Amino acid sequence: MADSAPLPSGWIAKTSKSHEGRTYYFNTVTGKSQWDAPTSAAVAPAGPATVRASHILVKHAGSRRPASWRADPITISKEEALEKLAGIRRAIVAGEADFAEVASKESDCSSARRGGDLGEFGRGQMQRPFEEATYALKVGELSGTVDTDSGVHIILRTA
Ligand SMILES: O=C(N[C@H](Cc1nc2ccccc2[nH]1)C(=O)O)c1cc2ccccc2s1
Repeated sequence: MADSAPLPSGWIAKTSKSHEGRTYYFNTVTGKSQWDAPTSAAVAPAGPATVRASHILVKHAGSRRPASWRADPITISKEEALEKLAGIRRAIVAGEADFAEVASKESDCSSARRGGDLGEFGRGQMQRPFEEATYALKVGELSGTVDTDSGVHIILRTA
């Protein structure tokens, strides 16, 4: 009989007390349980415990809180916000604008006063699309536009 394949790291096999001793699988990192044996593809790369990033947020009428230190209320459409952010990103990539300087003037997040710096954060602290985009960046890399309930962002991973 072939040995069952070793489980991806973080997973253990357990015996269910409530289902006639059926084997289930428990992830000791995420706390997730499942009946099917996890495959290595199922284990998302955890990456570093914390990352650090700065961002520029452009809010729009559909933002969760359409107001900021810059404007109250914020009435531009999401399309207009994306156009504004694309222009900002082009200027930064072309070396015509400094990220922190632009963030301090244009970002609708209160982190604008810190040049967009959010400090360090780990998984589970920021809205998921923002977290995933940041963890996918290399240190020093600038993201494309990232959509969250707060608005549209570009993210610079700094650590
Ligand atoms: O959630 C914040 N600010 C919101 C806007 C916002 N929404 C975000 C969603 C993901 C990452 C950063 C985000 N900033 C606001 O001002 O309406 C934060 C501000 C600051 C300031 C310093 C450090 C962390 C944070 S997180």
